Amino acid sequence: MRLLRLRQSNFRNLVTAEFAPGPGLSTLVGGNAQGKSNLLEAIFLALGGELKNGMMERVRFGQSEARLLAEVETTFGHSRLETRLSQGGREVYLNESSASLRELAQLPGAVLLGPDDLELVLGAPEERRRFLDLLLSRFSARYRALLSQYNRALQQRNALLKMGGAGIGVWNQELVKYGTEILSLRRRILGRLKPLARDAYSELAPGELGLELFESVDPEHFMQALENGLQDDLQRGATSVGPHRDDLSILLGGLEAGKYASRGEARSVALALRLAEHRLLWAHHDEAPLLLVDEWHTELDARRRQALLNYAQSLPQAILAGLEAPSIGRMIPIEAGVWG
Ligand SMILES: Nc1ncnc2c1ncn2[C@@H]1O[C@H](COP(=O)(O)OP(=O)(O)OP(=O)(O)O)[C@@H](O)[C@H]1O
Repeated sequence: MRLLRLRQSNFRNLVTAEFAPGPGLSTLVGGNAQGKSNLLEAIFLALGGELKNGMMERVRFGQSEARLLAEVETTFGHSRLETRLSQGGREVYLNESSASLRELAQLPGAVLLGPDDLELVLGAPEERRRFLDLLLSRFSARYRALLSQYNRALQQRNALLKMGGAGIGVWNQELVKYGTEILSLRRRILGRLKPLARDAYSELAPGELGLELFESVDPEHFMQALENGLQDDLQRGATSVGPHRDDLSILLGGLEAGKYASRGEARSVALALRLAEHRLLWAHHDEAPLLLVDEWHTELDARRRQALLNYAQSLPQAILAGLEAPSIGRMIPIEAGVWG
C-alpha cells in the first residue's frame, strides 16, 4: 500500500498542508520538537492506525477540529481515507462514506515503530496485551467484537462484585464464552508471530528472541477458576483471572527481556516485534503496509541501524524520521511544522 498524498489541517504543530512522500525510502530530518513524530503520527492515524491517548490533544492548540485526508494506492486501486479528530472523538470516512476502524482494517494500512515501543519490553503487562489485542483486531473483525463483548461482561461482573456478588453467574458464563475464544485466537496469532519475531531479531542482533503467552487461567478451567476465586474477587472488587490478566513473556537468550536486557537490546526487541507485525500483515494482505519508523537511529549501533535500513529499503514505501538522515533514500527537512 502506498501513500500518494496526505492533506492535513490543524494536526498538532504541523503547518504545511500537503505531504507527498513518493515511493521507496524517505527520511524526515529535523531538530528536536520540529514535528517529525507529529507527521508520522498523522500518517499512521490517517491510514486507520490506533493509538493511545485522547484525540483532542492532537488538535492544534486553540482549534476545535483536525482533519487528515490520505490518498492511497493499493492492489485494488485508489482510496481516500479521511479522519476527523475533535472533542467528540474520531470519525473516519472511506471514499467519502462514513466508515469504522474495522472497515479500514481491511486495508494493509501502516505499522509505526517508535521509541514508545520500549514500553512493550519494559512496561506493564497491559502494554503487551494491548499490542496483541490491536494486532489481532487488524486481522479479525471477530476478535475485535469478542474483545468488546468480553470487556463489557467484565465491567458488569466487577460492578456486581462491588455490590455483594448476587446474580454473578450469568456474567461468569459470558466471560467464559468470549474469553475462551479470545484465548484461542491469541494462541493462534502468537504461533505465527513467534518465528517472524525470532527471525527479525536475528537480523538485527545476536541472540535468540522467544515469545510465550502467560495465561492467567487455562481456558478449560476458566469457569471453575471464576467460581473458586469468588471470595477473593469479592474482597478485591475485581476479577482476578481471565484474558484481561494475561501477559506476553519476552525472552532474550532464555532470560526475561524486561529485567535483563540492555537498553539497546530492549529497543531491538521492540523493533523485532514491530517488524514481525509488519511481516504478518504483509502476508495477510499479500501487500506490504507502509512502514513508519520514528527515531530510526536512537539507541541502535551501526549493525542494527543497517539491518533496519536494509529492511526499510526493500519495501515499496517506508518513511523514517530522526535527527540525522541515513546515507540512502530521500531526505525531507522539517522545521517548525514546515517541510520541504
Ligand atoms: N495539539 C498541539 N498543538 C500545537 N502544537 C503541538 C500540539 N501537540 C504537540 N505540539 C508541539 O509539537 C512539537 C513537535 O513535536 P514532535 O514530537 O513532532 O517533535 P519531533 O520533531 O519528533 O522532536 P524530537 O526529535 O524531540 O522527538 C512540540 O514542541 C509540541 O509542543
